[in-house]
Amino acid sequence: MRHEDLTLHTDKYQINMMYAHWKNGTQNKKCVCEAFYRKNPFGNGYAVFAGLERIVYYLQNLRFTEEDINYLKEQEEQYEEGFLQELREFRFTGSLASVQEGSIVFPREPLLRIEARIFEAHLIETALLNFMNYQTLIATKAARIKQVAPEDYFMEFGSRRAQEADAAIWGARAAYIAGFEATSNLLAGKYFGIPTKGTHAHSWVQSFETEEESFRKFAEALPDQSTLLVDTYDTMKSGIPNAIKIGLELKEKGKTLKGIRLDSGDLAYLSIQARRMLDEAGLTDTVIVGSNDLDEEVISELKSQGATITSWGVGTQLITAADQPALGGVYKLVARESNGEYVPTIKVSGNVEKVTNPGFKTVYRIVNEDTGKAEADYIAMVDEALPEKDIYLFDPVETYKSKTIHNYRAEELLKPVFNEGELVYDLPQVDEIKSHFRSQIKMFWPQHMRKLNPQTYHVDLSEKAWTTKMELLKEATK
Ligand SMILES: Nc1ncnc2c1ncn2[C@@H]1O[C@H](COP(=O)(O)OP(=O)(O)OP(=O)(O)O)[C@@H](O)[C@H]1O
Ligand SMILES: O=P(O)(O)OC[C@H]1O[C@H](OP(=O)(O)OP(=O)(O)O)[C@H](O)[C@@H]1O
Ligand SMILES: O=C(O)c1cccnc1
Repeated sequence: MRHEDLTLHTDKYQINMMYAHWKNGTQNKKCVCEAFYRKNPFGNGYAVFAGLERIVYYLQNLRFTEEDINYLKEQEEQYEEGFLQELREFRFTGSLASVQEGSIVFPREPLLRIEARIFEAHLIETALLNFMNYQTLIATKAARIKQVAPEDYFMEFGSRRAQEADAAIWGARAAYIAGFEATSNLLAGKYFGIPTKGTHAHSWVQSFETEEESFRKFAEALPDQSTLLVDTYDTMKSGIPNAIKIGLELKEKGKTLKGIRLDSGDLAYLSIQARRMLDEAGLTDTVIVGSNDLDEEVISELKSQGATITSWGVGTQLITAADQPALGGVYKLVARESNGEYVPTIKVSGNVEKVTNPGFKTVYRIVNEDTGKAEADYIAMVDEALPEKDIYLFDPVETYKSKTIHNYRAEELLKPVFNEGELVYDLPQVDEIKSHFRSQIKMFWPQHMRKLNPQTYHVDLSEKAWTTKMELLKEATK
């Protein structure tokens, strides 16, 4: 895969902070930053983490080229030559721990943790959030869509409506991770090994004298691979009957009409009629594909109306996450080096939800061994040992809400990816990520997974992490 130069894919304030640290002689001080989001998108109960693969490529390829340096020289800030020289030597030498792609994740828990020179930690914030926020958003939307028809086949059709090429390609990958089976985008297929699928457009039908001729020619070219689009003129009167005619001709030659595609009108009514007509003609193996501005709400509604569509092409609503086009993931400094030690740092807010969780932390999934289900996620300091037997969990805001899990195991969600600049993580193939997603979904009670008004899954702080936060909060607001 091509990795373009993304080093200047950052907000100017990052470079300005780097410059000011360099002027101050503090650029090599280390810090710890965390990326997390505060609110689940789409009213969902969880998100599906994605974006790590691109983050890895980005960090591996961070270099300021002479062209980048020359561009920086032109800026009104008039950065000094010594700083630009420092940028010429810039490499990512920090450590990154991350949640695995395809993992189910929740608000306020660290998804990425960076330990690096403050110089590096600043530069990478913008790109890391950009990749994580978009891909996690699309993976989450895909999971919601798949959830309404888990037995059906889902194809990602969004490239023409995506916010440009990167979004189409990485969005196709995110959709595949979290429930889609294929994409129409061949470049995404080639890069990531995702299965690709395609039917034909209305333009194919329009380019012939008659619909029937267009169907016949298409079926002759792709005898076992034809899905015929039946709504160019009149779905009931010509599209379906013509497709059946061609299906029967194929059958005589020992071939199968793979499918018909409905792309307008009442998809429930039309698919019920089409299924009946196809079955009556003996074309029981021909599947019905549905498309036309679909999302989880429309598909769920169509299912409840008895639609016989078993294969769905979903574009615009998925790839643009139309009902919530951004995930508000943030990147916060949680500890800074002082006299060779890490000191926890806090960001205070009038809104209790927005007060950051200070300190060099990690996050565990607490799984009840009696049920095999995840009970809560648990944020603790990295140097903190978890209790051997019973773990006490309490809500960090409403602390009287608590429970103890007696027979538990703790799975650390943050895995080492870079260690002092060196990649220590084998990037999994996209199919491994997809099966990781499937196994993750099974670990949660359905009440947290439902798409409407799900029950909140708890993300708790260890007593030590909570006390650290309270002490810093008291100090900061004194
Ligand atoms: N039975 C149904 N119940 C609910 N929504 C449906 C149903 N059938 C189709 N839809 C959805 O309704 C939306 C609009 O469809 P509508 O029939 O108004 O326009 P259209 O068929 O695209 O029109 P056109 O013929 O101009 O293309 C689409 O998102 C479509 O998927
Ligand atoms: O509706 P979406 O979920 O975004 O799915 C993709 C849409 O793109 C195509 O339409 P378009 O009108 O672009 O071309 P066409 O002539 O092939 O129908 C296709 O027919 C779908 O309707
Ligand atoms: O293959 C298709 O039917 C297709 C692909 C992209 C967009 N709309 C339809």
